[in-house]
Amino acid sequence: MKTLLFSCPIFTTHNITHKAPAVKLDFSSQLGFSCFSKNIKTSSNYFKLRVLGNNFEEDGYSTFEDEEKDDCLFGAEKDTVAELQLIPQSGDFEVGNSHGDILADKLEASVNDESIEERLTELTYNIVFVTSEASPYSKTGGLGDVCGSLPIALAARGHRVMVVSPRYLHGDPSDKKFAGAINLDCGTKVHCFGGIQEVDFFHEYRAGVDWVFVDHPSYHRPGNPYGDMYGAFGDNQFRFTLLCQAACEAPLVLPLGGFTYGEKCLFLANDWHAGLVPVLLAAKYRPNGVYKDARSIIVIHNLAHQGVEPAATYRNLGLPLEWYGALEWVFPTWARTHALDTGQAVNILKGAIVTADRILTVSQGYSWEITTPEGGYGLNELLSSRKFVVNGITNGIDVTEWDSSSDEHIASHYSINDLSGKIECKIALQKELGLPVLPDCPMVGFIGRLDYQKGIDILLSATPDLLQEDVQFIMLGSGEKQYEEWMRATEASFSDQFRGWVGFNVPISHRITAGCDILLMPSRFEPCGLNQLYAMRYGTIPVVHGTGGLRDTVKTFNPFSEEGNEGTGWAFSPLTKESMLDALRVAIRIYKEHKTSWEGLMRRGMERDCSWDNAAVQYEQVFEWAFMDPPYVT
Ligand SMILES: Nc1ncnc2c1ncn2[C@@H]1O[C@H](COP(=O)(O)OP(=O)(O)O[C@H]2O[C@H](CO)[C@@H](O)[C@H](O)[C@H]2O)[C@@H](O)[C@H]1O
Repeated sequence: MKTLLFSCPIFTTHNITHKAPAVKLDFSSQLGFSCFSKNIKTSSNYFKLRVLGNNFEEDGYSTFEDEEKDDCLFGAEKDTVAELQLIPQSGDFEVGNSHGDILADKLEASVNDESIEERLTELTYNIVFVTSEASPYSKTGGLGDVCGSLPIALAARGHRVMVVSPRYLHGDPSDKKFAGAINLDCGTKVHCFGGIQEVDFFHEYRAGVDWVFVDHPSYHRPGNPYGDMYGAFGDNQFRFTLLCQAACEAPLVLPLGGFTYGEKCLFLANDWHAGLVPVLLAAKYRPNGVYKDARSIIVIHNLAHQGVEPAATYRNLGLPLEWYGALEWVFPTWARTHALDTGQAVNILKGAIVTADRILTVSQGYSWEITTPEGGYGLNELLSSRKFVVNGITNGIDVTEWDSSSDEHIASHYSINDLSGKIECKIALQKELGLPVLPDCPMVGFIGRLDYQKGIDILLSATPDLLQEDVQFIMLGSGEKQYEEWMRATEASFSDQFRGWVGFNVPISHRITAGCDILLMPSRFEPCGLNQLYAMRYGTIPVVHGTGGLRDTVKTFNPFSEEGNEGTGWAFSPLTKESMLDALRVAIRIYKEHKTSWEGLMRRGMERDCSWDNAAVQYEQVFEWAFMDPPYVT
């Protein structure tokens, strides 16, 4: 059985594997096409795909049968999929065992019905995640969630996966999370910041993944991974340079399970903290003949944070001087602080975008937004220039941690087959927070960082109006002091309706997600967003600003749709107090007056497949593309 890899300049695709006699193409997928199989082997074969005509089937799938033909036509009347050809090159086409009947069955099934086993890839990689946080060891937000669960999903699919992150010790009970990690006695020395820095590596093998923790005294201090009550740490550039330098050494020096990962590995560098990894491969290792077969992908979870520091700090990074241009960043005049400020800086995320083999974001919508002036944070033109290697893959979630039928944090368990426990969760939450116990009162929740990104200013201005309604409103979050103070003051003024929990508390976040009826996310921008996914899985209806990943994942409820009721929540736009309140009022009214519709909303959300399995298949496709091309910077 051969793999028929699909490469196309216009589309991003999944694997297309040819199991005779037909291939399924899914035009409804966000990625354009998605086809599946487990019969995958590497090959340099390419298919071209031509889509002509208008015999596109109503259910969104089109098939073709071509075994003998080398030019297969099938069609869909869809602007964007014209004039591609699917043509196996001679000698490259091979039909395996007779799977025709299986495939015929599959044609009836939807993408989500494919069993994981059938999608397991035979192409496996040595994958090295580099990240500043990985749950449960460290987490301040969604990055920790993703880097704590995607590696496990990829390992379960047969890849060898290592996650490299710092060994933070805060001198509090959270330090226990690292108790299972042992010192490998394989410390290494890295050259940066004007000297030799010694780091140690700790290791824990858990859930099929090598969790590697870089140890250095600069990771041992109170606070969180990035700062403390006085603000961000002043030496974060140093701390994350160490992380990147150490992560580049890890596959070469750590004999995990007896063997190193070796040079042919794939680095997944997450956000700016890991952004030096692709730069180091290009500037330090490859010129010395190391990592010539490795590839790197920069995964952008949030473009707003880029790791920008004064230009003079470039010398500290351990990079050759001639590579300065890769990180060079000049602030526009209006952003300079004084008349003599030349705006010269280094931007680590920019360096990663310039040198990585591929660029990934955490939703399709966001992958487009970052190429626009509004969403590009100054990097839009650079990202546009590399748009052929930019893809967006919507995050999955850890469906074991977030499972209302077994969640250890919530008062009562429930599932799509028996929703009765949800009201128990609501009552328990009202009791826990000292709110009047009113099972029928719609309860709105918010969980997240209290900052500009999350639209907290809109929320703040709308709250007095919202509390005119018969609702209870609960907020959990920490961040800017002014908003924390506002939460406390609002709780004092509306003690029967409002609770503001200041802090970071995972068990409470589960209880709010389970107990509330509505989850509010007025994010100004949202690369993906995880809370709306958790909410839907818990039968809690998201009301979100239609941006980025929120727009991709929340479908606005339409009671008048031709197919009958559809939608999983409300995605309002524009981001104004008025449009948010309108959406909330509609949601509250449906909750109170149309119980059947509300239950339909709950069920559709709970039925959504938001596991990592779908996303992992898409990641694998991007991995294949990364290795199909030579390194971007050799
Ligand atoms: N006070 C608190 N107590 C307990 N838990 C709290 C909390 N505040 C937040 N959380 C938790 O932190 C996570 C936040 O994840 P998000 O994806 O919503 O946002 P974040 O902006 O951090 O992530 C960035 O990266 C992720 C991952 O790619 C993208 O989804 C997102 O759009 C992007 O901004 C959730 O698990 C949430 O429950």
